[in-house]
Amino acid sequence: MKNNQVYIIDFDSTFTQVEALDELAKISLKEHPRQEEISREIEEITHLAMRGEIDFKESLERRLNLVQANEENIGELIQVLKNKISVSFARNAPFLQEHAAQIYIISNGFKEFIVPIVTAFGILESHVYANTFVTNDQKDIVGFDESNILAQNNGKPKLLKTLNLEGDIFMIGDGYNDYEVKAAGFANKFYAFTENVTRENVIAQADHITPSLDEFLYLHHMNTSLSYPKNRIKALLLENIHPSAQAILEKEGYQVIAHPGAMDEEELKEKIKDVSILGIRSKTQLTQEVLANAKRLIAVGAFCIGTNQIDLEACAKKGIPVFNAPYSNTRSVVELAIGEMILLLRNLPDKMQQMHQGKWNKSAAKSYEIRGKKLGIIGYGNIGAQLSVLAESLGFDVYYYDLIEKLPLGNVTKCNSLEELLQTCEVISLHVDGRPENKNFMDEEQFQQMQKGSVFINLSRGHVVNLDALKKHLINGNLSGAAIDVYPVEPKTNDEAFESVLKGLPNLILTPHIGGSTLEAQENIAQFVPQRFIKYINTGSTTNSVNFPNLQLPVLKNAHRLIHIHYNTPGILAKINELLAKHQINIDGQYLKTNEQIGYVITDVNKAYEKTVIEELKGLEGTIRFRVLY
Ligand SMILES: NC(=O)c1ccc[n+]([C@@H]2O[C@H](COP(=O)([O-])OP(=O)(O)OC[C@H]3O[C@@H](n4cnc5c(N)ncnc54)[C@H](O)[C@@H]3O)[C@@H](O)[C@H]2O)c1
Ligand SMILES: O=C(O)CC[C@@H](O)C(=O)O
Repeated sequence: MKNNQVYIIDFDSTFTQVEALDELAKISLKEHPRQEEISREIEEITHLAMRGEIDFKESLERRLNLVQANEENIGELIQVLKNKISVSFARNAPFLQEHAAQIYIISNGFKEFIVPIVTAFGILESHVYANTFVTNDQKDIVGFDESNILAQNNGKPKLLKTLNLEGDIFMIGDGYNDYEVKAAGFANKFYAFTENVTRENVIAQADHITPSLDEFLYLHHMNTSLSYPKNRIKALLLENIHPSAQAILEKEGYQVIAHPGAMDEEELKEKIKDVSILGIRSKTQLTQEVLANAKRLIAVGAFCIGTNQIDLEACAKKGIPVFNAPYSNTRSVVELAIGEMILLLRNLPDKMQQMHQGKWNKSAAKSYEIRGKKLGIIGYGNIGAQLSVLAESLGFDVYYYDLIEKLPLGNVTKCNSLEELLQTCEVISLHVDGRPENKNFMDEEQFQQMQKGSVFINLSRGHVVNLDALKKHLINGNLSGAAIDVYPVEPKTNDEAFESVLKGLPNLILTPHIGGSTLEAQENIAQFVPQRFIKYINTGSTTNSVNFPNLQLPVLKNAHRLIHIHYNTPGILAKINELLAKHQINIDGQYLKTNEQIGYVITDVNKAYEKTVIEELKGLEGTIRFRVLY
């Protein structure tokens, strides 16, 4: 509590999200045939005045003239304003209540609607300075009290002069007239409030730009509703992630920078320094070296399925959960695989190329139906299993092989070895994950085991196939065709050339890692991953994290949530609880989960606790990261 501080807060577009006179016009002109046109005119006059481009008094006169309101409209306006309290003001209601004696609302708006709104937050009526309406016998609003100092040009500084306030005076507002208070020497600092509206000439004059009240409170160590202002959370999205992700994160209040391509290690090492959230797809390598520079990183999102491009263990050891979108593009991959099987069995890649060269080759040679053919799926995970269901419905006789025991769907037949599957099936589709041990999983020996004339599809990861071996078997005719979507080395952006030993081979479909690249899938992913970030940041929930113990947590109510991430060594939970007991802190709820590397403990405690507890918890041996949610 800083007793020597005084907080002067503007009302329109600061305390509330809107300009009240604009809202009043919408009510009073509801039935007017030119309602929209007049409303636009009123808004434009408001902006001109707020930017300091016309006299305030003139703007007030002109607007009231246009509004044509009656006293009876005020009640409705108050209801509208109640629902338009600025989000960060509503969130920080306890601050307003606790510091009421130090808060003044100084506005060029009107007391008739300001007082009922702000006093509901505990603000004193005697601390509200604003204009008042003048009405006629029919209760029409015909003007304003011109003797009120706030009705004059430069009214706010003039009023402050008469108030003679003492202490450090902080002015928070969105308009040029709020800055004028500081310019006239009646406030120590001017905070340009940009949660609802940003005016370039106003922010140019600000001591601090505060995108929310949280930011102001954080700067003054008075934050009570959010541990960290959201506007300070910077997200970097690489690799052309669908724009919905940016929109969702911005709506949550984060700063977002989107970049179309991947970044190499050196560039990312530099760019990651002030990033809290990183979103990537399959090209960006998130290595230990990059992570060493990621001092502010809170969470990572793979906006795809595969996470082999990320050093998951290094992230866990730094207390950074990694999320992915495990099902969002599954269907897209399956559809492409099926399409490619049909094309390859009809020898279409060659036939299509011949047509472009003017060659008419009407023949059934090397063309087959898929019906009744044996399809072998390697890796019966999400994609493999869904492929088996669709392929079976098209008439394939489906076999699968997986390292671990899986539920066979439909009439699919399990193979007990890779060799058995390769020898049995004439279409082989690879859907293993990209773990390092799978490097060159399909090599010379495996291609030799395949039936003569069979086809091979890889839509999983590039390094799992030895491309020299594949090339050899395509050239010697052991394989009659193949479709490859992923490569050991892939261009970082669409501007880089594609190089591969496979270029120019017969009956070979080459695609640029687009198995999951449908608009539906990319949009699904862009909806899914940001929600994981938001849940993690707001509640600590780690559902769908691929390197963190998965904890789904209830929303925090009237408590503090202590989030402790530690190395998985025995006894830490006991030490946390001993510490809390020593400080007589009541535990409302506790959740713990561990994996091989780390332990994740969430403790909800009742509101009151001494700050020293936090320091002691942070100091516990084995602690990786600690944060508090209010
Ligand atoms: N081309 C694309 O655009 C695209 C799109 C999405 C996913 N993918 C890739 O597709 C692959 C499969 O995705 P998913 O969602 O089905 O993954 P998943 O984790 O659900 O399934 C992978 C399966 O492979 C099995 N497996 C791993 N190594 C194996 C081995 N050596 N032998 C036998 N089985 C093995 C696992 O046990 C698991 O069942 C992943 O590599 C993913 O990165 C590519
Ligand atoms: O979109 C990407 O870059 C990767 C797509 C795919 O390989 C995945 O892992 O989901």
